[in-house]
Amino acid sequence: MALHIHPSILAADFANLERELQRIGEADLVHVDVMDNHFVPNLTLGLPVVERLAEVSPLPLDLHLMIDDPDRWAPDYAAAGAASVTFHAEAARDAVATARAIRARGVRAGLALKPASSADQWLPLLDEFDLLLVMTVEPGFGGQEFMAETMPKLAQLADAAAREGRDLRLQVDGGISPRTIGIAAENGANSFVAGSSIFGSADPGATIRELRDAAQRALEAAPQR
Ligand SMILES: O=C(CO)[C@H](O)[C@H](O)COP(=O)(O)O
Ligand SMILES: [Fe+2]
Repeated sequence: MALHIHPSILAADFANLERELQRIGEADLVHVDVMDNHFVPNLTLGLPVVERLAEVSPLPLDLHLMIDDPDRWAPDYAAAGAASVTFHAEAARDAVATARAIRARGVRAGLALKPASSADQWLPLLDEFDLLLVMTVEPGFGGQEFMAETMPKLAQLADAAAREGRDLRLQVDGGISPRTIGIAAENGANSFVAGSSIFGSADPGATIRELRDAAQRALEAAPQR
């Protein structure tokens, strides 16, 4: 699986999103954090903004839904023009049915786990998802410190995917920088979300290259799964 870098527009200038998208052309997808002020104590943007972003973005959209009742809303986000829709296991009533509804719209389905959530119950169900997101901070805000204690869960998912020969996207989100990305790559991540480290950089393109190189170096130095 190739490594993918996803700048999070949570750290972008919300008054100039179209212009901000032009600064990250070297990335693979753009990560869009949808927060409802219920599942997390923060509010960002919703369907109408996602629909417009899908129209103007040169990069495919990777949606991260931090909302209550994803069973109700995720299919609408999938229909809004995203490449992938990830919702939280802690918020879903029927995660498998929700993933199937996303896939039925031709969109990749992702399942996100908060730092304290176990992956155990999902290991037999990996086939139902295209992406597993291991949150490396408490969801809700950008600019937080990377939580290395989430790495055993990431490695557990990576080992399970390797045993099954699954080409699963394993994403990390929160506190990813040139300093921390290697640890995540060693533990099996292949999809990296970074907000403040990319949009806070004077040269986002150079930071994207730096992140990609650091992840690649760590992956090459790590033992094969
Ligand atoms: O989902 C998120 C927060 O809940 C964001 O995607 C994440 O925080 C990215 O920001 P940073 O790289 O600054 O930590
Ligand atoms: Fe996110």
